[in-house]
Amino acid sequence: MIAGSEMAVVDANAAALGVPRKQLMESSGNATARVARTLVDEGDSITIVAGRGNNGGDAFVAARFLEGFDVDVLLLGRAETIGTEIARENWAALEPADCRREEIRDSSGVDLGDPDLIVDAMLGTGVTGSLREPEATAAAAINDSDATVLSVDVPSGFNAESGTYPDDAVQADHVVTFHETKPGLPDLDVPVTVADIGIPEAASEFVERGDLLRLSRDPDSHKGDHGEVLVIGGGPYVGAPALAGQAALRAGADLVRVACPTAVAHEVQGYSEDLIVRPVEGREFEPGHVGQVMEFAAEHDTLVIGPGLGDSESTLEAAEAILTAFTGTAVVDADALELVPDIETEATLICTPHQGELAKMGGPSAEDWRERRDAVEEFAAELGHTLLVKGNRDIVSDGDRTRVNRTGNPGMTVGGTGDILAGTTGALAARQEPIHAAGLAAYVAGRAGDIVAEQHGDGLIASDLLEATPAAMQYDE
Ligand SMILES: NC(=O)C1=CN([C@@H]2O[C@H](COP(=O)(O)OP(=O)(O)OC[C@H]3O[C@@H](n4cnc5c(N)ncnc54)[C@H](O)[C@@H]3O)[C@@H](O)[C@H]2O)[C@@H](O)CC1
Ligand SMILES: [K+]
Repeated sequence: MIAGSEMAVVDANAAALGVPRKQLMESSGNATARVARTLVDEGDSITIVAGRGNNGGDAFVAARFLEGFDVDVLLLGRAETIGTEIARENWAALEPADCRREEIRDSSGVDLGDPDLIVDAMLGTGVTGSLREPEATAAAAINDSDATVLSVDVPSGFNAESGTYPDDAVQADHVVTFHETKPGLPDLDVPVTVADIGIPEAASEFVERGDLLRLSRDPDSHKGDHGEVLVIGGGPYVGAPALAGQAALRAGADLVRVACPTAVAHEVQGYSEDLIVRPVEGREFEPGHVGQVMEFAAEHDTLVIGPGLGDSESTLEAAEAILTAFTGTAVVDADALELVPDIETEATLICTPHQGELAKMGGPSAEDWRERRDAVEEFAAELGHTLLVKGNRDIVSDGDRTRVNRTGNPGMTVGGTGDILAGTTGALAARQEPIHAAGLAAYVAGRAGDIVAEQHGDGLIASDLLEATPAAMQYDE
């Protein structure tokens, strides 16, 4: 089962891996024609009702594979307004095919004739809201017709995100859907054919460019909507919390505060005027600070705890108390990691260990990345938290879903890149599920490192990644 928005991610990942969408459309159209053939007899007539998106594009391809039948293609709208290049190319490719094509200008022009089969390709996963014209009139005409109705991907008007099926949507007799079934389709009382369209497994396993589509912002948002992050760190170290905080800002958080001991507060502030520093009295965190930190924490969407904390007994005791009492989402890094296996908490934790830290947590080790992937998944399930295990291939798992990231380069073994990753994860966790926040953070930090390495090679330093982070978050086709 895959929701429409997730399908868009997987499809863009397939393109990033070398299987372009036009190829997928060819497979979808072919699969549609194969199912259509099982629903008609020799010489039957078929009317294809196509919209201007890629759902329509699938049906233009299907028409090519249905030569020999009596096929009419009705396009709802003018050909110039077809929304994507690949759908337009497949419309043009109908020219030499043996079928009639017609552009329907408005709802008064909707005339389906009296076909044996209607292929409903008006709207697929791109539908928003209730049907507009001329789709609404066409859907009513399809529902009035005696023809068998084959819907492409989903019945037009059906919402592939929520599985809701409005009354005015097309009432399908059969659905051919692609790659995996969509939410709600199994509940329809009609046969659903799930067609393999050649999307490689890797498109869902690896975090790729398409995952960046998850980051698209709502244009109506306000300050604070994209996350307020509290970094809890510093004491024996100064740079680490500053790097994590700045990374959270570069990754899109609206406000980032750093809780750190007064001994380093001025220095942390000195690294960046964009950070808000919330000092606690002393040289390092200790149990007496917990109440104050919990008050700060309550005002934030996510915590990042660990960068530069050190591992003194009283600091770890404080960190343990904070993690135990917290009920929100926290990214746990560095010395705080070893606390996690023994902590009982309602908090949602995203742990970002490298393989040495994972071993200290009692986690598995394996040379082969596939073995490591499986072992990390098992360990995440055991912990009940999300793991982002850093390495040549980063493994991200919530115990149920597991992803692998391949961005990054050997120059990134330099100190501080872990703080950048933790801060980036904290920012993304304010608006994404933990598994996606962790996967995207690994991808983005690695890509930022790859951008910087082009200039600095192995001489890259962690702070270089800050400026490259926004570019690393950009989705480009
Ligand atoms: N994502 C994928 O992996 C693949 C997608 N394919 C096909 O592409 C489809 C998705 O294509 P698109 O994203 O272009 O979306 P659609 O083809 O579903 O619809 C997009 C068009 O519908 C219009 N529209 C949206 N809501 C409307 C409403 N309520 N009333 C009237 N018009 C409305 C939009 O303005 C836009 O022009 C899938 O359902 C599937 O059929 C396949 O080609 C193969 C692979
Ligand atoms: K459809």
